[in-house]
Amino acid sequence: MTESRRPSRGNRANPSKSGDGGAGKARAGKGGPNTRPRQPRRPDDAGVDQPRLAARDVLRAVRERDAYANLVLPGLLRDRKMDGRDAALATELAYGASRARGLLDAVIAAGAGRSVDEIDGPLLDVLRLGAYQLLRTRIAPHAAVATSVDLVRGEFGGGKAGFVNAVLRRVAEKSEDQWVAELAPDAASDPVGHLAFEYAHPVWIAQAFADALGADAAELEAVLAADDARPVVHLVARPGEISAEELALVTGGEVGPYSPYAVHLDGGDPGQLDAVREGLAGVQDEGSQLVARALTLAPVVGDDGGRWLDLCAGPGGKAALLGALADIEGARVDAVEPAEHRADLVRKTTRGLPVDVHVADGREPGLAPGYDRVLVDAPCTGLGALRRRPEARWRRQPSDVAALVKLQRELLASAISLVRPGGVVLYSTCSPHLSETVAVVADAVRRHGVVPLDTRELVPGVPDLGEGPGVQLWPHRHGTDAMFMAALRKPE
Ligand SMILES: C[S@@+](CC[C@H](N)C(=O)[O-])C[C@H]1O[C@@H](n2cnc3c(N)ncnc32)[C@H](O)[C@@H]1O
Repeated sequence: MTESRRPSRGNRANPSKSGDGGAGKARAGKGGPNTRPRQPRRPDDAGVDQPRLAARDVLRAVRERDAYANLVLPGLLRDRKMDGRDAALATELAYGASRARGLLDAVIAAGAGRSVDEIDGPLLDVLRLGAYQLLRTRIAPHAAVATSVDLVRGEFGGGKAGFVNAVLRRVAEKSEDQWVAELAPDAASDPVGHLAFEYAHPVWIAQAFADALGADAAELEAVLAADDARPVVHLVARPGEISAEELALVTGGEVGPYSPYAVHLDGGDPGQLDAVREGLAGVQDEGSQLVARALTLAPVVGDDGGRWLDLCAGPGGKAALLGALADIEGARVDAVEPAEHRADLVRKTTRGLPVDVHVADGREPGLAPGYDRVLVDAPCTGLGALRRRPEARWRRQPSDVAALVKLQRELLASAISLVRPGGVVLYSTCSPHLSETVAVVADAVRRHGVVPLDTRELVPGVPDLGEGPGVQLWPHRHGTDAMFMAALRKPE
C-alpha cells in the first residue's frame, strides 16, 4: 500500500503516469468561480488514470449528493471491473482524501490564496485528491500533479487544468509536517486545536474525545491517529454455525482478542468470502460483538424467562448475534426498527433465528412489558466509528447532538418501562461523546431509579476499562470502534 502518515515522497511506491502532461505551461489564478464560465466537455476518460478517476467520482458523489464513500466505492469498483492494485489505490485515495478533508482544504486554500468555498466543486475534488497524494502518500509528486491535471483537462479544458496544476505545485513545495507547522493552531496555547488540525478532525470532535478520555486526555493523539488508520475488517462467526477458529482458518484471518466470535482480516472485500455469503459469518466490529454478548451475560434477578428485546435493531448486526445466542439459550428476541428498509435488513440477517422483527418506534413499540433483557443500541452521532466512515467527521455537526440525546433518553426510558423488575437494560452507543453516554445514563438513574451494574464484568478479559461502572472501548486501546455500554438493572 502507498499510505503513510509521514511520507517520504521521493520514494516511488506506485506505478503512476509520468511527465507533467503539459502542466508546466499552466498559470495560477485560473479555474476559480471568477473565471469566464466554460461549457463542461464530455469527460474524456480514455487517457485518464482509472484508480484516480474512481476516487474522484467517489469524492464528487459525497460532495454533490451527500453519498457515503464506503457505500459508493464498492459498487463503482465492481461496475468498472477494478480489482487488485487498482482497487486498492482507488480505495486508499477516496477514503484517505475524504478523511483528511479539513487538513487538505486548509493547505489547498493556502496554495490557492483563496478560501476553498471560492473554488468550483469539481476542481476542489481533484485538488483534494492531488493534495492527499502529495501530503500523505509516497506517490511521486510529478505523478500526483500530472494525473490531477489530466482529470481536469479531460472534462473542463486547459484553463482550469492550469489552475489545478498551479495550486498543487504550491502544495508540493512543503511536506505535511511543514504545512502543519505553518497553518495549525499553536500547540502550547491550543493543544486540542493543534492535534485536531494535524490529524484532520473537526475541533469539536477532538474536544469530545478529550472530554471522554478525561484524566487520560494525553491519549488524544493516539485516538486521533487510530481514527485515521485504515481499519482492519472484523468478522463475527455466527455461534452455532462456525467457531472463530474455523472462520479464521477458512478466511486466512486471525482470531480477535476479546470477543469469542471475532476474526480480524487484513483487507479484501469480506462480501466475497464464502463464509459471509453462506451466512456463517457477518461483518461486525468486535466492539459491537462485545455489546451484544454483554447483554446476554448481564446478571438478572431470578430465572431468565427468555424474553429479550433489541429496541433499535436496524440494520441487524447485534440482532443477528443476539438471535444466534438466544437460539442456544432457548430464548426469543423481539427486534424493533422504525425504518422499513432497515427492518428488512434485520429480517435478512436474522433469517432462521428466533427473532421477530417489528416495524415500530422504540419509544412506543406496542409490545407487552416484562422483558428479561433489553438492548438500547441508540441512534447516535457515530463519533466512535469514524475510521469506518471516511467522510462522516466532516458531515456531523455539534448541533446534531442535542436532538440525538433527547431521542436517546426517550428510548432508554421506554426500555426501562418494558424490562421486568430484576431485568437488565443495556444502553450502548457507537459514540464516546459524554452527552450521549454517561449523561444519558445518569439522567435515567436519576429519573427512573435504575441501578448501574459494573459493566466491566460483562466484557471479561478486556483490559484498560477505567473505573466503571460504564465501559468505554477505544480504537487505540482495544482495536474496536469507540463503543460505550452501561448495564442498568430495574429494581424489584
Ligand atoms: C446505532 S443503530 C443500531 C445498530 C444495530 N443495533 C446493529 O447492531 O446493527 C440505531 C438504529 O436505531 C434506529 N432508530 C432511529 N430512531 C428510532 C426509534 N425512534 N426507535 C427505534 N429505533 C430507532 C435507526 O434507524 C438505526 O437503525
